[in-house]
Amino acid sequence: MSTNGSERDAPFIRLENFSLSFPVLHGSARSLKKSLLKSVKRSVGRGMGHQVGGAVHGDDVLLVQALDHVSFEAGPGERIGLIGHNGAGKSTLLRALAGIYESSVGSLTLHGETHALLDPMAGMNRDLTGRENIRLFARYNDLERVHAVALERDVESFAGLGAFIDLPVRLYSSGMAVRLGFALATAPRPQILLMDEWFLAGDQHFQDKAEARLTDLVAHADIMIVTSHSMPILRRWCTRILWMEHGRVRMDGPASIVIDTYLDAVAGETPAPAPAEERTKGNGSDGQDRLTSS
Ligand SMILES: Nc1ncnc2c1ncn2[C@@H]1O[C@H](COP(=O)(O)OP(=O)(O)OP(=O)(O)O)[C@@H](O)[C@H]1O
Repeated sequence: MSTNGSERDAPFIRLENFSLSFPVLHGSARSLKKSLLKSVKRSVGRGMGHQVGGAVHGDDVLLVQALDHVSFEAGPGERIGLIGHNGAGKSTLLRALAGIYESSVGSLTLHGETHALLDPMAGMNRDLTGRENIRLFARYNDLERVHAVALERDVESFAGLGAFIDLPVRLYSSGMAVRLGFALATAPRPQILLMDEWFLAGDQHFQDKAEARLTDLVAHADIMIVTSHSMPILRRWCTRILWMEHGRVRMDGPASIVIDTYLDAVAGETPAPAPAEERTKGNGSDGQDRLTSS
């Protein structure tokens, strides 16, 4: 794997046959492993509604295959949404791109300053006040005084917490904590922006404000990758969708086409594209359906 975040020229992401599995049980728990394998086997073939999790395999060590030979490239201007069933591998893929998970199987080349919005409370000290957390963030990011003051004003005004900004974060409701975490996390202006769907939390008024701020953030980012179960949001935000299924990219193409195909498959109205091994004429040797937007 190679990453490079030091230069401000055209960013890109290239993932080639990237695989990642989590060891979850060892040989001493064979009976539990067998029952888990049995239940996974039972669920396979029941249709989209029952699909959950990555493939499970292994003898002495039970492995959950979270990502299975994932390949794609992304360049400037691309706003990519990740969709798929629970456990399809969307969050794992985001975390791999963020450098949280590494793998020796396949390769990841990522060029550009990257910022990941994965957890609204990341780096937040709950015993400190909102304002103290903002100052901590500024110090951690080595901001000059003038920028630190601007950050504090910006985050305080955006979060709209009133007097709560000077109370400890542990007293905040989850929505209030998200407001502060979101305001802080969206302060940097990265070239590559990775977002988990938590940013959609909060009341409708906050979502509208959040969307306006994200629009600005995205306008500054060259590449955005977001995971969400909200199709309206993905239709609005994304130009391209990767449909993940059991750790693989099932379909990759323009947002409206992939979302429509996915929804049809979920509803069982039309058959989903056949897996690679069932196709006689595939679009690629790696089992991915690719569509072009032109
Ligand atoms: N830390 C972990 N340890 C063990 N297994 C994990 C871990 N993280 C993820 N997995 C497994 O990897 C697979 C993919 O999980 P992931 O969280 O990427 O799915 P997802 O598509 O984001 O799902 P959801 O839509 O439910 O958030 C799942 O089978 C999950 O159980």
